[in-house]
Amino acid sequence: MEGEKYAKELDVAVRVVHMACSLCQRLQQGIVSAGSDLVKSKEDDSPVTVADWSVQATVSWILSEFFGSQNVSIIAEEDVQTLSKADSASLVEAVVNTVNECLSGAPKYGLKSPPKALNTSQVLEAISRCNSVGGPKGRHWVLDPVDGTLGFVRGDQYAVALALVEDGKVVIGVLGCPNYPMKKELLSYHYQYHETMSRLSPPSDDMWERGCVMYAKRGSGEAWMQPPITGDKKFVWPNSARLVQVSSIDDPKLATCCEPVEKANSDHSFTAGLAHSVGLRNQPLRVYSMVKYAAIARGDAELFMKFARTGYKEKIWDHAAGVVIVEEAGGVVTDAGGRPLDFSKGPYLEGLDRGIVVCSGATLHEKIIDAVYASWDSSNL
Ligand SMILES: Nc1ncnc2c1ncn2[C@@H]1O[C@H](COP(=O)(O)OS(=O)(=O)O)[C@@H](OP(=O)(O)O)[C@H]1O
Ligand SMILES: [Mg+2]
Ligand SMILES: [Mg+2]
Ligand SMILES: [Mg+2]
Repeated sequence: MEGEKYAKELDVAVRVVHMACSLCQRLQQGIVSAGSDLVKSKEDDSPVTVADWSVQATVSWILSEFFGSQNVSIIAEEDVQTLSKADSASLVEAVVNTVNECLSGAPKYGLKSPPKALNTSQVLEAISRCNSVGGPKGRHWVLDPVDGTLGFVRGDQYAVALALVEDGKVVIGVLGCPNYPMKKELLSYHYQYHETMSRLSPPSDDMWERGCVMYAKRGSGEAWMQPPITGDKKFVWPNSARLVQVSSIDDPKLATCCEPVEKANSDHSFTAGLAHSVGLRNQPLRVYSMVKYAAIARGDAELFMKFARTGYKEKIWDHAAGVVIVEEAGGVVTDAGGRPLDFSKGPYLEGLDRGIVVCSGATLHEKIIDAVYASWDSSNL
């Protein structure tokens, strides 16, 4: 039955992303306050933490158990390079403990725990198994265990992103956004909490009910959002899922544009010029991670633009889950030439024309693409 296609895959993906969000939420405060021991720098100087490796190991283990490790191909961001260094013993220990703690809670999410705790080599194997190269044929899971690691270590927004790509097309997307409340109005309360965090006692479970998990299946015309699982609650499908939709605003004067926080990740002056030329008036909303895609899918903003410096190759795990969720919620996602993103060429979005444009609707999208053509020659990219 066509309607049932990918039902099992979506079910497992949603459950494991909930599990991963809870793992990250438990670690984030400790990492923000204790800092450097649990945070490392990769060769490109970007941060990676115990949470990134632990989520990758957990998701890899659950998917491999559920579908059989022979049948599962996973492309994910992290590898075991840093963990294999001679001075990494305590880091590896922290990852192994975190993974086992998380997996022992699997039944709460309706998933199976391992019969006994995983040993170090099993955890490292689960991480390194996610080294598939993807491609145009077959099924490939695409995982960003923590997207916006910089936001995560700063106590701010981040996302857990899991997608399934089949024959080069994203067919399922799940985005866990542990600090992005179901109700947008609660967002400022969350920031006030972070600003004063050092002076406040640890938050209650209720306090952390301010994240969400979003998901969509290609072709369903529906995108959904659920509250996170907190306290003693168990995951019971559909876990209060509600439909989300993009904003109906198509007047640029009323639209809000999201963009990366880091200037190094997107040319802020180029996008400011574009925004100005199409008549946007609102201040850009700078937020870490794929929460930007979540914001568009939920109707909290109308536009997201990312123009990385020339030579930077966008990775598929930074976009796959967000793209299908935004599209099924009614939005449009293309490169700056107006073409869909190509998930069929391995770990990178090969052939991407300049940047990424995500819009709540076709009218706004057309204006932005026209403005890119008009302003590109005069830009300094
Ligand atoms: N130089 C450069 N240019 C463009 N993009 C880069 C660059 N460096 C990193 N990245 C990738 O961007 C991911 C974070 O993107 P964001 O849009 O969330 O940026 S920001 O954190 O808000 O500044 C981030 O994902 P994570 O590593 O998962 O955090 C990176 O994959
Ligand atoms: Mg990322
Ligand atoms: Mg990441
Ligand atoms: Mg990273």
